Amino acid sequence: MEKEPNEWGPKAWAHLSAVRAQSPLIQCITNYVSMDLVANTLLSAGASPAMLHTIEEIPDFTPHVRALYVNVGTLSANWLPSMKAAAQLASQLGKPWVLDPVAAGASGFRLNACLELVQLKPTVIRGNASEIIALSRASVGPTKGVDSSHESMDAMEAARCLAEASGGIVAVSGAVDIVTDGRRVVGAHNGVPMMQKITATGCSVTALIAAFVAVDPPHAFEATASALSVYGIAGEMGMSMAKGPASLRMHMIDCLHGLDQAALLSRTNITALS
Ligand SMILES: Nc1ncnc2c1ncn2[C@@H]1O[C@H](COP(=O)(O)OP(=O)(O)O)[C@@H](O)[C@H]1O
Ligand SMILES: Cc1ncsc1CCOP(=O)(O)O
Ligand SMILES: [Mg+2]
Repeated sequence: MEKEPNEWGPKAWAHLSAVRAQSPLIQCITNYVSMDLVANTLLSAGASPAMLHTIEEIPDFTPHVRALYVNVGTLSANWLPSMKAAAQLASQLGKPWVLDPVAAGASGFRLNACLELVQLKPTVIRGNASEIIALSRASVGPTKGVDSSHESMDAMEAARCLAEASGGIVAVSGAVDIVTDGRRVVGAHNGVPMMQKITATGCSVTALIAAFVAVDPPHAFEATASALSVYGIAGEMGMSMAKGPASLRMHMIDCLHGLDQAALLSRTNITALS
């Protein structure tokens, strides 16, 4: 799609600059697979990650964070109460919290857990197309597990419905990253297909969304689109040096850390989709 000059480049730069300047503390209750890449992604963007998930620590720790990130990737029954307690406390304290419903439709247990978390009013939900469709329809179904069997554009209506029902922002990642508040819909057209071949890039971009929303809670829609575009740009720049998924992972972290204003302004590609 042809890129039009618009206000999104400066917005994305303002969000990234604020994360670098403020280094917001982000509590991450995330899956075992993703912990390393999520923490390194947040650090390279300038945020401060902390992987604290024991329920006993939530009353002391969660009040001090700027945002909470909850990811159900390696869900088990004994983690769910921590996720709910932290989400409830974050909401009570007016702090943004972001949900990644990994493999939402893979089992009844996982789907119910995700639906219960949605009841706690996440500021943003980010999933791939299959996850957002499963959550929006509240259906367990044939699934490729953590990977998507749909294109992001197939999930636009599901995303809009979920945003209306939850009262939050919904983002669908893919070739085009879709962001909606139920009314407005934009697409971020950055990124490269090889990003799907690195485990936890989805988890990491959701964490980046939490960091961007942490520095601009009143504009969660804009912060979400900015984070998706910035992560995609790190992927594009990293890809020019990468030999495959393993080196792309390394170069993406470096590129996110070094991303400057000129590169960001020339590459940000976010357009209205409705
Ligand atoms: N075909 C694609 N082209 C460009 N970027 C992509 C493509 N597929 C995924 N991405 C990017 O990869 C990251 C992870 O997205 P995705 O693979 O959809 O998440 P998940 O790992 O949750 O399934 C996102 O930043 C997304 O924009
Ligand atoms: C492979 C896997 N299994 C459970 S969680 C997980 C990581 C998924 O990460 P992402 O959804 O970001 O690809
Ligand atoms: Mg993935």
